[in-house]
Amino acid sequence: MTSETSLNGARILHGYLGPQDQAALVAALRRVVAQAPFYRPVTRRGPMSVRMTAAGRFGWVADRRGYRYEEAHPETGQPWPAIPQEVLAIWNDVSGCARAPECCLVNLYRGAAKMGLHQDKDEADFDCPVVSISLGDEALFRVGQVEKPSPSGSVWLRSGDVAVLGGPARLAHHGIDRVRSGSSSLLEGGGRINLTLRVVT
Ligand SMILES: O=C(O)CCC(=O)C(=O)O
Ligand SMILES: [Fe+2]
Repeated sequence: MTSETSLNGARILHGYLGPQDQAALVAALRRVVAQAPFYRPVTRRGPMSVRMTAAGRFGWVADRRGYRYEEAHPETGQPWPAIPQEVLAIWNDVSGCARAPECCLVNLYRGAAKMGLHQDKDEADFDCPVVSISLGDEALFRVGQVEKPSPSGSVWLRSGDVAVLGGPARLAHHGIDRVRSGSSSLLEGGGRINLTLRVVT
């Protein structure tokens, strides 16, 4: 059963995906990762704690030169695989946006991986929301303001939850404080996968 809460303008759809839908998504992601393996972005500030890959026309890539969208995987040089139908169906249901997502970023959190407070603002268009799907271990999601990181609040995202950052909250600061390791057995090898869908151009 889905129940909806909101946190500084972010909509959280708790329990959006049931166990079967989550398993189908994991199977689809296995095919994505077979074509576009996870890599560890290394920025000027050092290696990121999450591993990343992507599907869609663009992947969001971070390296020592900065952050940007790229049409090829930074290690294989291959174009990104297509966004799975199951993922597009979620976007169509919750985004309220007529355009299709151009990037499905796939973040893998294992061990102490986390993500600092940031804004998703490397896109050319902010009319469509950012839609974020959680799979696997529970994560403490922090959402602050648009103009500044605080005041902020946090909510636990569980496997199958979907978060939507749209409208006035499209540019809200957000991040992952920590992941509760071992809280889900959905993913082989454990951890958490987050899918972040965005219109880029
Ligand atoms: O892992 C999450 O839930 C958030 C990921 C995120 O904010 C991003 O990739 O920009
Ligand atoms: Fe983000």
